Amino acid sequence: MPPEGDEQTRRKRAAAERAASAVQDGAVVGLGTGSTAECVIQALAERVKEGLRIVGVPTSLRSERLARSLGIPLIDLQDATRIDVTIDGADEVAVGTLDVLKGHGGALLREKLVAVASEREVIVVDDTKLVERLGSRFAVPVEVVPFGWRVPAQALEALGGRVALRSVPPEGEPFVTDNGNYILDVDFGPIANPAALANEIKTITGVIEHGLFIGIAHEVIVAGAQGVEVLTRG
Ligand SMILES: O=C(CO)[C@H](O)[C@H](O)COP(=O)(O)O
Repeated sequence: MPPEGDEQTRRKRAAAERAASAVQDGAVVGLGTGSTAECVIQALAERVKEGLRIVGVPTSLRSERLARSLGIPLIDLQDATRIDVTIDGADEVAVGTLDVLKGHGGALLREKLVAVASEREVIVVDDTKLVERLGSRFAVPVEVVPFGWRVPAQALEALGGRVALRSVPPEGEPFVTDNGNYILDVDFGPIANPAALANEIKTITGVIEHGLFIGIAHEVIVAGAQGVEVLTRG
């Protein structure tokens, strides 16, 4: 991906601030992962300093560290009796359906667990993330157990994907998630039926979760040149 310009960063911040401004006093808030979600955490922290009372449920160790450093009270997912809203970023959003591709930050498992436990899942993006079909620009991240990872990799290739084990430069050792797993980035090209593919991926032994979020997002806040627009799933 080309380096991000100032304008893209400004748009991410605009979408993040819109989402954070709608959070109600007393809310339990899922805190997403990635650069846009970090803008949300910063905006929420500003509101907390001004007196907003919220409790955050982080979706990664990275977001947990940031939120804690900024003074947002936190609770673990297993201790949360409800999550009113989760605000998270995305790698791609399908404009027609609001299905979402996530996980290039490597946090897809915790992100999906928190998302499905939430009353509302709000996705914040700049308009470069909008696509006609998921898979157009990004591979599908698939979290797998490290033991025998080539077994699910072969099954994903049999589904038509080109598989790459995610690695960490410069040495190239495998990237390890917060849950101690590996990520396979699987390039299917533009996906005609993401719901069907999502179901097929879930049946593969060794797969823990994948980055296709089908029917999960309630609202997508998009910032573009013309300002901020809110898309809702009908
Ligand atoms: O899914 C994610 C992390 O697992 C991120 O939300 C996604 O990669 C978008 O990141 P960014 O806001 O930095 O573009």
